[in-house]
Order: sequence, then C-alpha cells, then structure tokens
Amino acid sequence: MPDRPLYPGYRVTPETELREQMQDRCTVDFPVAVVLPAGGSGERTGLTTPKQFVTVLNRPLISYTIQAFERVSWIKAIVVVVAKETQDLMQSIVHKFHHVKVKVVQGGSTRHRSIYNGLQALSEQTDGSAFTKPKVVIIHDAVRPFVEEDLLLKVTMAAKDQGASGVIRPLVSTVIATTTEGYLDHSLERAKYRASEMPQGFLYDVICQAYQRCSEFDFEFGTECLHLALHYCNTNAKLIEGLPTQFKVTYKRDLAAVESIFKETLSQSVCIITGGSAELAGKYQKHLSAHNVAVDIKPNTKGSNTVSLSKTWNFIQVSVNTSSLCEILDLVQACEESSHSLLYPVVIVWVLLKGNERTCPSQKTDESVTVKDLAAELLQRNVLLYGVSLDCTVVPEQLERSMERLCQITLCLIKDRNPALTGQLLEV
Ligand SMILES: Nc1ccn([C@@H]2O[C@H](COP(=O)(O)OP(=O)(O)OP(=O)(O)O)[C@@H](O)[C@H]2O)c(=O)n1
Ligand SMILES: O=P(O)(O)OC[C@@H](O)[C@@H](O)[C@@H](O)CO
Repeated sequence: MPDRPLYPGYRVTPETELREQMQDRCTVDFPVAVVLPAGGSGERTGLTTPKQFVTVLNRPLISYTIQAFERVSWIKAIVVVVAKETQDLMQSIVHKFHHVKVKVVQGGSTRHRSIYNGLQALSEQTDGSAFTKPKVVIIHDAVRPFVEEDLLLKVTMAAKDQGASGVIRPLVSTVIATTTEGYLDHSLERAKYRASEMPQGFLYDVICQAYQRCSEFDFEFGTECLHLALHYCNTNAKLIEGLPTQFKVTYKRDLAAVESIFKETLSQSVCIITGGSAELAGKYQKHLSAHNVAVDIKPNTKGSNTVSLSKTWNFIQVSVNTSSLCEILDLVQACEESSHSLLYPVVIVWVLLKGNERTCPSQKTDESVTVKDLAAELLQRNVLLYGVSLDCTVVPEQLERSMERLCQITLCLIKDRNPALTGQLLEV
C-alpha cells in the first residue's frame, strides 16, 4: 500500500483505493533514480533567498519535494543539484529533515548544465550503491513540491516503454509571436498547444546521449529536456496530463499558493483525544464531520499511540481542567519522537470544559497563564497550542449552538495555523 500522501484533495475513496491496489500490482522491477535541479537563484521571486530554500510552514520548499519522492518505495536514489555556495545549506536540510535517499551534487550555470551534472553523478558510482546507473531517470524541478506517486508511476512506465515521457497542462494564456518592433506577428491556436511541466522521465541512456550530443546553445538557452531527446535521439516523448498542482514556483505569489494548499490539505482531518468526555467528543465529531473534516477519536491513550495511529497534524485535547497538562506534553513528545512536528506544524486545540463549579477569577487567570506559558514553549517545537473554554453546563439547545461555535473556531485555528493566536484561551 503506497504511503498516502499529504496533498490537496487526497481522500480515500473507492477510486483511490482501486488506484492504490493498481499501484501495488504494477511493480517497478527496474532501478529508477531522480534528478532534482535546484541550482538556480530564483531571481523572479524578488527574494534574496533562492526559492527552493525559502521556508513554507517552517520548512524549506525543497524538503517537501524531496519527501514527495522519498515516500515512493521504488525510487531508490535522489540526486539534488545545487549551486556550490548552497551545498552546505542543502546538506543541513538533508540532515535536519532526515532525508535518506539523497546525494547532493554541484550545479551549473544553467538548468540544463545542472541536470547534466546530476545525470553524470548517477553513472560515476561503481560501488553498487543506489546511485549507480538507473534504467529510468525522472527529472523534476525542485521547486515543484506537489507530485503524486501515481503520476510518477505513469511517467516512469511510459519512459521505460517509449524512451521519454513528460507531464503537460492546458495553456492558460494564448501564445503569440511578436515582430522585432514589438508588434503582434501572429498568435498560435491555443487548443493545439500544451504547457510542458514536470516530472519528466527518460531511459537513462537516451537522456545522457542527448546531452552528450547537444550544442552549447542548448546548454546555455534551452529549457526543454523532451526537445533534446527528440532532436538528438529521435525519441518522441509520451505526454501525460498532469494536475493543476503540478505548477512550478516561479514568482513570490507561487510560494503563497504552496502554503495555502498545504494549509488546506492539513486542515482536512483531526484527532479528538476524549479526556474522558466521550459524549462531548461525539458531539464535536458530528459538527466537524458536517464540515467535511475526517475525525478520529482516541481515548486518553499515551500520546505515542495517538500520533502513530493518526495521519493528522491537528489534535483536540478535551479536558475538564488544566490538570491535563501532562497529556498535552505526552502528545507533543510523541509528535517529536515520530518526526510528526518536523514535517508540518502540529496544532493542538486544548478544550477546557467548564463544569458546575463556579470558576473564580483567580482560577481563570491561572488557566490563562498556563496555556500562554505552555504555548510559548511549544511554539519553539513547531507545535501551535490554542486554548478554548466551553461551558457545558448550559441547556441542550445552547450546548448545541456552543458546539457549532466551537467547531467553527476549531476550523479557523487548524486552517490558519497562525502563531499569533497561540496561547490564547478563547471562550465559546
Ligand atoms: N543554473 C540553474 C538554474 C535553474 N536550476 C533549477 O531549475 C529549476 C527550474 O528553473 P527556474 O524556475 O528558472 O529557477 P531559477 O533559475 O532559480 O529562477 P529564475 O529564472 O527566476 O532565477 C529550479 O528548481 C532551479 O533551481 C538549476 O538547477 N540550475
Ligand atoms: O524555464 P524555467 O527555467 O523557468 O523552468 C524550466 C521549465 O521550462 C521546465 O521546468 C518545464 O517547462 C519543462 O521543461
């Protein structure tokens, strides 16, 4: 069963389960390696940090792309090609985010030169390591973080059969040719053309031969590997329709789009840890499910069981008072031990139930201070802690309205994942 990826819209449906079964059956029984060109400077973002190293939700963009390939079991080697001055940074990212299939090599002055450097790194190894010559090599821009296993499988199998393959998307704007004076010469019939995206796949020998034969002009000004395979190896790529998320981060706005997609995806599921309040957890689940959120409910088990069984980055800890501090800390420890909070910021919504006893002002202050102090510490550990107090002694109709309000607040917190609101004790 392929690891279910965290990407927009991925829901386990009969179709996705069928596709996963197909993936299990369609075994890739030949070596496949990946080359991720990441040696650019990202000038068009207007940022000083090259876009592949810009952090999104506290993690460098390139780490998401690497993870998208590492989670694919039949991909054994990933060559990341970076500029000489960023090699130490890249190695630190590999170490911090526990990337295990990666080899870092130096890039060139253009994308094609970087890609060729990456390809050559796969033919130099003779030690039988994963970085020996593959049958198929996937080439994918490191600044395209969204790539799914089933698309990789299609690209890989097509490359094995046809010699080359590539992902395409419909054009959004019409392509026009201009005169040297800057006027319209003619426009292309948009329906006949497609945008060439990534990933692309090649028989390793084909793409290496293409680079060995190509011109200096290709190396300096070319942008299309599929063209090199066709022009120099007479290999016509099989084209495969991709998803809208197959876009390349080019401008600063694209980074905002990536963050928005991750937040949308992360907010699709929660795990409620009941804290002994199973009935309230059931009401909570009903309201959240009505908003299309997948809800897991766990008893107050040790945090490690909760996290290991949970494919979510959002936890709701229901408690009758702040005595459940240790349960929160257990959960955080479990998130750290399983690298959960390393991959994405974890959200914990701490729901403090107000009972029959009257909450004196000093107790309210104590609770508020507890949540604030703990949240400040957890923020350093990539955990966003929000407090919400709920009076559950009200009449059923009022409690129903309060539960919907609590659900709305919860959805806002897990969607926005805003550090500024951590440590607040909101009142429903
Ligand atoms: N000499 C280069 C130039 C680009 N790339 C990589 O090729 C991919 C796609 O290129 P592009 O989007 O053009 O990246 P940049 O060249 O960094 O962007 P810009 O043109 O805005 O500077 C990126 O992952 C980029 O890091 C590379 O490996 N080596
Ligand atoms: O042209 P840029 O260097 O911005 O990016 C490279 C893109 O051209 C390339 O990734 C796809 O178009 C497929 O070849």
